[in-house]
Amino acid sequence: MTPAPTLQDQEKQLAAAAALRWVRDGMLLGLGTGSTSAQFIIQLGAAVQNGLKVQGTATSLASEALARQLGIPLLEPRRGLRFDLAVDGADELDHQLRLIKGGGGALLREKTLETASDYLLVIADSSKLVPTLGRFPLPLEVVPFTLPWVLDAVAKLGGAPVVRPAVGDPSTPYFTDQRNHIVDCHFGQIADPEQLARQLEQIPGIVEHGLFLGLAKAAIVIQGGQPMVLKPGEAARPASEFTALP
Ligand SMILES: O=C[C@H](O)[C@H](O)[C@H](O)COP(=O)(O)O
Repeated sequence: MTPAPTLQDQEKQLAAAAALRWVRDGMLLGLGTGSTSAQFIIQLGAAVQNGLKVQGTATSLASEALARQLGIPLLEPRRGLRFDLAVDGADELDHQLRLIKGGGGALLREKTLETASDYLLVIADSSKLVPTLGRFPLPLEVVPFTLPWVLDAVAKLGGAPVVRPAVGDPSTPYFTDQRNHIVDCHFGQIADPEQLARQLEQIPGIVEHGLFLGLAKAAIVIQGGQPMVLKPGEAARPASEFTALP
């Protein structure tokens, strides 16, 4: 028997449905990764079955498999490919729409496609919005050979690094879609995400970090049971007030 959806599942479905209202025929889409993005891909798949004409590229092998199974036309990476819209979840977001991502290990492909998108729309349940980033451990994607030195360097920055174990097997490390490892860092509250990002970008072996800064144009976050649109520096407004991308 399928378990009944939790309140959090329902919020994810609601945020995904609100995002889908702004998808138009002809759009090229970046498809995110994680449980919230999966809700969006499932609803997008249903819309495609009903005649919506879009194409997309997925940010992980898991999302690609889901999109393919639902009949969403997929585009291979190629030079010059840009997306009208990327829709993705986040592990945390603050009111400036700075994000922590990578809880599902997909940060590298996510940051790549979302940097190549004209518009990144974040979709999130109510638990994801925080006053200050850092409660969620910050993921880093790390080349396996470089791991010991990356751990030393991150420890020096105060990040209390932990190599992520494989799902269901704590004795082996997790591997990303690129066959790299993930290091989860515990910095505590991140007072200056931009400065931390610059410091991490100096460490050889870190392929990408999970701080997504200045990328998200808007977020749909469920607040009081309603999808609300957040934009940096603006008061939250009900998603129903917008007829197109906010
Ligand atoms: O690597 C995974 C991604 O960054 C996800 O977008 C993030 O972990 C949020 O996932 P979920 O929607 O399952 O909370």
